[in-house]
Amino acid sequence: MPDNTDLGSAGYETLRLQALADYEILDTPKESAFDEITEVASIICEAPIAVVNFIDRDRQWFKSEKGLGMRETALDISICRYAILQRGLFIIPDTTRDPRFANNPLVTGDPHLRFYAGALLESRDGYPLGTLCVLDYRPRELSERQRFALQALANQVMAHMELMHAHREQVELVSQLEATRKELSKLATTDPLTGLLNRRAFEQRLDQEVSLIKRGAPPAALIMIDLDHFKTVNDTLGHQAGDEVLVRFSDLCREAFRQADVIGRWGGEEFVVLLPRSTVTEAQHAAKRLQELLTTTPMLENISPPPYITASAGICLLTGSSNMDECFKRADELLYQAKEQGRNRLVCEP
Ligand SMILES: Nc1nc2c(ncn2[C@@H]2O[C@H](COP(=O)(O)OP(=O)(O)OP(=O)(O)O)[C@@H](O)[C@H]2O)c(=O)[nH]1
Repeated sequence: MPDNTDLGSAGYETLRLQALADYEILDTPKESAFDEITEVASIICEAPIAVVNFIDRDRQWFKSEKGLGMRETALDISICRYAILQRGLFIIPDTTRDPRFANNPLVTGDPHLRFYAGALLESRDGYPLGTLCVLDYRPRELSERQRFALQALANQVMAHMELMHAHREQVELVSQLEATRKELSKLATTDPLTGLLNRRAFEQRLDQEVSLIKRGAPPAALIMIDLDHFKTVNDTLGHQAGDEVLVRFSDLCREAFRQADVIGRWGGEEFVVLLPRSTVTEAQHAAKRLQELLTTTPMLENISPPPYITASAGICLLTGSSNMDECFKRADELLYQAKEQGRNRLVCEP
């Protein structure tokens, strides 16, 4: 037992109850591992009653009991609460001869307990949590071998509880690791400003799509988009405002394209969209939807006059004979043509 605390004090009792709570054993269902231990304790000690008992704040609660027929009693009639005040075994050969228990209703009435022997269940930090105890209807003693066995079985109760505790901690750790892995994977694939896929993740997704098309999936479309005169936004409104515009533009992309479409930030003010199972004409319609949203949506709030932007795009088809680098190159060339032709336009692969 921890020796720097005053046994029986409120502070010590709080720590003891905390130690008990850490095992998360109270009010759990019956378990065969504990029931087998009470059965063996009863057999070895030749006692009709055996109990794995924990002393809670205001009750004693039985994880396992043989021959008693109840799961808990009030604390003030508990014999075990005395047992946890000392180390080792606590033995009352005849309860009627002990002034602490002679008037106990469990002694004077049903089940008329006359003999008690309890071995301490001690937490890993040395806090007394309860007992493994055996009881009888007649006054008696335990032999030396029975005493040894009772304490050994009590140690097994605690060893099992430690294993259960370690198992719970392991499960918790594994779930934390899984959450961290997911978070890291999200960080590794996401553009921090816009929340869209970053360039590397988009390339991987496009590579997968090309493989699927090679194995017979329908062709897909690729759109490369570049905001027009974005430098002016930064120069006139500041870099922070430029960032907000990029975020707003990303939201409009999410609105304009289908759930199944994959949107990525290619870098700076350049974006890419993969439209699985789509033709160039379908991609063109989606890109037009985006352009319409841009004409009706001010890119920043509380600024007069409200700032609007336009975007240019190149659109090409991904087929089974496509090579990823060539696809990006083609889309980029089409985008360049859109810029050359005066911006705010879409140029599609013929
Ligand atoms: N605020 C902000 N600006 C960025 C970011 N990435 C790139 N830029 C800016 O985007 C601007 C791109 O400028 P340019 O390449 O000249 O292109 P543009 O002004 O959009 O002109 P065109 O593409 O020819 O229509 C530069 O001013 C970059 O600093 C970013 O993450 N945040």
